[in-house]
Amino acid sequence: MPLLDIKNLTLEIDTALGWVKALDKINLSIDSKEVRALVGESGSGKSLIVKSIVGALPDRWRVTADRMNWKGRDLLSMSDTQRRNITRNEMSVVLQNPTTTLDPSATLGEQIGESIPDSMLDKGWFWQRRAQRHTIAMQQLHKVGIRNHELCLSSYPHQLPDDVCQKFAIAMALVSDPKLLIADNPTMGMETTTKIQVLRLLAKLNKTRGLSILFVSHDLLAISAMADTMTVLYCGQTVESGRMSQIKRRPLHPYTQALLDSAPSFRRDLPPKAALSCLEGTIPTLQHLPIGCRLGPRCPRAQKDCVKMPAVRRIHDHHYACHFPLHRDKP
Ligand SMILES: Nc1ncnc2c1ncn2[C@@H]1O[C@H](COP(=O)(O)OP(=O)(O)OP(=O)(O)O)[C@@H](O)[C@H]1O
Repeated sequence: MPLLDIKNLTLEIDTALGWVKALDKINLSIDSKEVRALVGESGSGKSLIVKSIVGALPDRWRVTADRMNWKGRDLLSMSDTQRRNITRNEMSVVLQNPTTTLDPSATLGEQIGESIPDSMLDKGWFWQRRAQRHTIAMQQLHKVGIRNHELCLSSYPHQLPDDVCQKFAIAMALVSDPKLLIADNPTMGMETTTKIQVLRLLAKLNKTRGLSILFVSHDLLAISAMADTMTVLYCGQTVESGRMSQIKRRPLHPYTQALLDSAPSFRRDLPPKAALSCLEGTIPTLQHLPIGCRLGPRCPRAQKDCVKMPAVRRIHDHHYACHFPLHRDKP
């Protein structure tokens, strides 16, 4: 049984022009020990999926799904308390901007201390438990590569550089020993050496502790090094998903092909200083969604049938939603 199993997740949000489907029939599953990449250009709905999973959406928005299970339990029918317990103890989230997730009015020591569950502490007097919290926090900071733990724990978020705050946010997310880490662009804005350090740390946690990771990122090179599987989103719809190696070798959806072509590291045949290819146009706003396949107006393979929504088709564990997929033309 997958840890997280989502089938046909739809999210409707109210805009000035009425209700729009920001997420349309999203499928996503994560097994134990799996690293799944979630990719798509800006505005494709990655963060909305993350927020739907952790239940951090405004109450007035409509979330429906045929299935949205955590370890076989339906997340959508749970009470707020049950859901909070899961997001506190079993899955953790690291968002792309640490300054928005950390409390500006508390020191980092206070913040990580609060996120250490009581179950991790031995019984004892309050000062003994305080010392234990400090030791656990210190060990956690060392694991993510923060050496000067005293300075870090006594500082407020604005007193430290962003990359240290981001490493701290990762340490805090891992302190409850979660089964699933949802990392939403965790290395955005980091310099290369720090980025490599964080990616290595996540890969190590996956290998040694069996941590499952939903890795949301624009960084295809990092993704291809880390992920076992990949889900590609376009404009709130799942366009392709499957094993990373398979999709990299033989993408079936034109959008996936365009994403891979736009990353220099995936183009072995690219001459020096050659222009990178990219799709014409931009992702439509939610208020002006095309009917049928949402990629239609930008798709180099679009034909008349694309005004109808393509069904999800499957070849073994490779899923795609396209009327005219690549590599599938009949001779
Ligand atoms: N609170 C909101 N109110 C209205 N529309 C929203 C809201 N949050 C997101 N959206 C819209 O939903 C769509 C998906 O947004 P989302 O933030 O999930 O994209 P994303 O793929 O995570 O982008 P990025 O990679 O830039 O973070 C966008 O069109 C965005 O404008």
